Amino acid sequence: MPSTLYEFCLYYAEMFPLAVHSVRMERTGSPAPSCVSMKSDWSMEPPIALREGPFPTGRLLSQCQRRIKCTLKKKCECVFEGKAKEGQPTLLNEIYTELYITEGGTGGVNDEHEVRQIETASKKRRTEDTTVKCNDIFKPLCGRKTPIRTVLTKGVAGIGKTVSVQKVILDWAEGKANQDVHFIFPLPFRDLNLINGKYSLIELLHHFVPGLKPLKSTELFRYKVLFIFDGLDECRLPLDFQNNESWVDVTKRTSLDVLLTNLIKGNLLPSALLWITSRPAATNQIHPKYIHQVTEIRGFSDAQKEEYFRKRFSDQSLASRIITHVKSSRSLFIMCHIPVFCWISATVLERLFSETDRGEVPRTLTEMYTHFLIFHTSLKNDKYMKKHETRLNKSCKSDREFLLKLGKLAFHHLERGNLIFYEQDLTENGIDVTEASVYSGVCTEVFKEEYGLYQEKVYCFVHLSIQEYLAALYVFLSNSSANLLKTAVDQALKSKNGHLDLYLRFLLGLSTASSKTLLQRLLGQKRMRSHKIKETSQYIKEKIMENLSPERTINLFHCLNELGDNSLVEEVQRYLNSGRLSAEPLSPAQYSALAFVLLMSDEELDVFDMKKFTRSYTGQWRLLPLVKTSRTALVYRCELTKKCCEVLASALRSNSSHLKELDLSDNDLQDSGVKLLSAGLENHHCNVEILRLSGCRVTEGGCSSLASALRSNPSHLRELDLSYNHPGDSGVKLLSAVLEDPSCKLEKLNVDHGGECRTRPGLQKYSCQLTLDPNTAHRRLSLSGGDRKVTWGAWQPYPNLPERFEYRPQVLCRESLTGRCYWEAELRGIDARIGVTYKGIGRKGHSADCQLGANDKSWSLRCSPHRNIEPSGSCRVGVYLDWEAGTLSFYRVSSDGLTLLRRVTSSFTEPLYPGFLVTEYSSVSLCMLG
Ligand SMILES: Nc1ncnc2c1ncn2[C@@H]1O[C@H](COP(=O)(O)OP(=O)(O)OP(=O)(O)O)[C@@H](O)[C@H]1O
Repeated sequence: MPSTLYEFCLYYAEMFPLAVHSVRMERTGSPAPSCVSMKSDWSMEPPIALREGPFPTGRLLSQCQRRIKCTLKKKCECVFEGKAKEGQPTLLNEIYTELYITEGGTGGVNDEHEVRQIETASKKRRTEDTTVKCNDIFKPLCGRKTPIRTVLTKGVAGIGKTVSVQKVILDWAEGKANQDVHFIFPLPFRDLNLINGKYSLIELLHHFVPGLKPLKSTELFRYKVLFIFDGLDECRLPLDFQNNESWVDVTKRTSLDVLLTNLIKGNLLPSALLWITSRPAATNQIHPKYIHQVTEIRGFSDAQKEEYFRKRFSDQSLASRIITHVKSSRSLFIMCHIPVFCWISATVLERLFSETDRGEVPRTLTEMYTHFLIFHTSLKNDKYMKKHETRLNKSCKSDREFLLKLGKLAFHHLERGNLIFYEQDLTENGIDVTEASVYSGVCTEVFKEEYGLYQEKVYCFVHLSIQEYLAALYVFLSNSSANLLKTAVDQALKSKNGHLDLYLRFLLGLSTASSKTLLQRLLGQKRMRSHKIKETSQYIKEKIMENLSPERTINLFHCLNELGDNSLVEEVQRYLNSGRLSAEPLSPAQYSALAFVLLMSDEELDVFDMKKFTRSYTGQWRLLPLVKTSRTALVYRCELTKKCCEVLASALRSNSSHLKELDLSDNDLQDSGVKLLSAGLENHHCNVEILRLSGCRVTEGGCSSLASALRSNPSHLRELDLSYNHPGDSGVKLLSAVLEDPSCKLEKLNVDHGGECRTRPGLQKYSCQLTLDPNTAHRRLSLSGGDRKVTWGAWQPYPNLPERFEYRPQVLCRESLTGRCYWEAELRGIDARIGVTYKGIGRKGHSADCQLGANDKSWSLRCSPHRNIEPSGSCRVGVYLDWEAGTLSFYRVSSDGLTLLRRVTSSFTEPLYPGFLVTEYSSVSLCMLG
C-alpha cells in the first residue's frame, strides 16, 4: 500500500496509465498560463487528475516553502484556549492526543464513478470500522483503489476537527508528514466569510499566504498543493454549485463563491487536493458527487480520554484524581469523548478540586459550561477585585450585566452565522474593549498579523461552543416569552446547516432546575422564570416523529437528554422502528450518535435487545456499548464479527457494567472473537453469569481461551452454552474440567449438537441431510436421485397408505426436525410450495387441513420460479428453522448470498417435517450442502 500522497500518485499512474497519460498530454500541450487553468473534459464525474510528478525543484521553491512552513508552524504550534493573553500558550504537541477517526460511511461519497461502483459492489458489507490517522486522511479507504481528491471530514461540535487540521499542518511544517505535498493552503471558512469583492484564485492565495508571492502564479500550480477548508458549517457563502458559472482561470477575478464552487467541482485546479471539515448537519451544502472520501472524527476512545488528562496536567496525582472522578460518573466519562468537553472539564475540575466546598459536580453539558463560566468569572473577580472586598457583592450584578452584553453579541451574531467580530461590534453591544479583555478566557483577541488579512483587531470566542452557550444564556435570561423553548425548537429546526443546534441544547439545559441553581450562584439572581419542561419534552417527541433528517433528530434526542427526560430509550426504539428510516438507513455515524445519547441518559436497560433497535445490520453494532448498561443483552444473530468482540470485551471490563446475561448466539465470532471476548470475561469487573455462544463456530481454540478466562475469574459464570459448535473432544474436556473444579461457579455447560459441520460459515453450519419419504408422495409425484428429487408427472402405481397424500400433490421428508436446521431446495417449473408441517397434517381429502401452509399445523412459502423468484425458471430457496426460538425463515439463495424472503414466528410444539407441494410441470430437488 502506498503510504504518502506522492506514492499514491505513482500508484494511480500504474493503475490507470491512460487517465494519467491523457492529463499529462493536456498539460504539456498547452502553454504555461493556460496549463494552470486547464479544465479537463469532466462532463459528469471527473476522473481524478492528481499531480503525479516529477515536480519542478529549485531555490525559489525551497525558499518559499521554508518561509511558509515557518509561518504556519508559528500559527499552529499553540492551541487557542484563551490563555494567550496570560502568556501561557498551550503547545499543540504537548496536549495533542490521537483522535479516533474512521471512515464516515459511504453515504456522502460519490459512487457514480464507474470504477468506484465496481469497488463498492465488490466490497463486502462491513461490520467494522476502518480507522484513519489524521496525516493519512487522503489514503483511499476500505479497499478503494482510486486516488482521493476531496476528503470531507465530519464531526460534532468540539470533536477536534480544527485541532486535527492544525496538527496536519504543523506536522507538515515541521517536516514530519506529507512531505510529498509542496504547499498547504489553510483557508478556514471563518476567515473566508470576511472576504468581500472579487479576487482571482491567485490573489486570494496571496492574501492568505503572502509568502507565496515570489512564485510565479503559473508556476505555483505545477506543484502538489493541498487546500484545507475548515468549518463548512461556519460558511456564509451560498455555495451555489448549480447556478455559478464555470470558472477555469486562476488569474481571472470573480466572486469568492464562484472560486470555491469551481475549486470543489474540480474545474479550477483539478490536480489540487481538498480537505473540507464540517459539523454533520452542514455537510449537505456540498453534493456528494464532489466528495471522494468521507471520514468522521469520533473523538477520544476510553484510553485516549485518560491519556488526554495525563498530558494536560503536569501534576500526575491531580490527573489521577480527576480521571477517577470523571470515571465515577457515567455521563461525564462518556461526554469526555468530545475533546472540547475534556478541556472544559479539565479547567472546571482542576478548580473544583482545589476548593473545599465543591458543591454539586456538573453532570450535563450545560452544567459543565455554566461551571466553566463561573470559573472564569471568579478568576476575574479574584484577580481584579481582591483589594476591594466591599465591591464583591456588587460583582454579581456587574457580571450579569456584562454576560448579558456578551451573550447578546453572541446570539445576534450566531443567528447570522457570524463568528468573528470587530471592535465596532463590541461597542455597539455596549462592551468596553478593556472589559472584554478582563474576560480573556471567554473572549479573546486575534490579531491581524496572524492572518495577514485584517487591517484591524478582530475578536472571537475561544470556541464556537462558548458562543453558542452565551447566546443561549442571553436568550434564557432576557426573553420572557411563555413559548420561548418551543419557539427555539422551531427556529433551530428551520436552519439549513444546523447552526442553532447546540445553542438549542444549551437553552433547554439552562431551563432545568439544577442549572437554575447554578446560575443563581453565578448571577446572584433570586428568582428565575419557570419553563414548561414537560410540555417542551412532549413537543420535541412529536417533532422526532416528523420526517426530519437523522442529524436533526439526533440533536432532538440530545435536547431531551438536556431536559432530563427519562424516556430516551423508548423514544429511540420508537424512532428506529417507525419505518421512516427504511428508505435511507442510519449511517454508522448516526448509530454512534444514538449510542452516545442512550449512554448519556441515566436509564438502565433491563433488557437490551439489539433487534428492537434495528432491522438492518450496517452500523447497528455501534450500539454495542449499551451492553454495559443493561442486565441482559440479547445480541444473537446480529452479524457481529471479531472486531465487535473488542467492543464487547471493553464493555465487560467496565466497572460500571451491570451485565448478568449475554446472548451472542449465531454470530460468526469464531475462535479469534471468543479469544478477545475472553479477555473481558477474565476481568474482575465482569459479573456475567450466563453466556450463550451457540452457533458461533467455536472450536477447541476458543474453548481453551474460555477455560483459562473462567479460571482467572472463577467467581461469576454459572452457565455456558456452546451448543452447535465444534469443541472437539479436547475442547469438551477442557471445559468439563472447569465444570468440575470446585473453585469455579460454572454449573451448566451445553456442548450439544457439536460437529465438524458447525464450522461452516453462515447458516450452512446448521445444514441437515434430508430425504423424501416415498410413502407420503402423492401418486402424481415421482421420486428420483436417491429420494432427493420430486417431479410432477404421470400417475404412479403407489400402494394406498395412510400417510400418503391423496388429493394434494405433496410429499414430506423422512426426518423430523427440532433444534436448528438449514436446508436448500432448487425449484423448477411453474409453481411449488416449500414448508414444514407437524405429522398430523391431513392426508386424505381436499380440505385446507391437508394443504401445506393452509392450516395451523403447517407453514410454507409459495414459490413461482417463473414469476417472482428468478426469470430463468429455476430458483434456490434456503430454509432455516430454529425450532426452540419459534422462527422459520425463507431465503432466496444467489451468488450474492441470502436474501430474506419471509420469516414466520410461532411457538412450535411438535417436531416438524419438511415438505413440498409440487404442481404441474414442476420439480423440486434437495441440494447437497457443504
Ligand atoms: N486531538 C486533540 N488533543 C487534545 N485536545 C484536543 C484535541 N482535539 C481537540 N482538542 C480540544 O478540544 C477543543 C476543540 O477542538 P476543535 O476546535 O478542533 O473542535 P471542532 O471539531 O473544530 O469544533 P467546532 O465544530 O465547534 O468548530 C480544542 O480547543 C482543544 O482544547
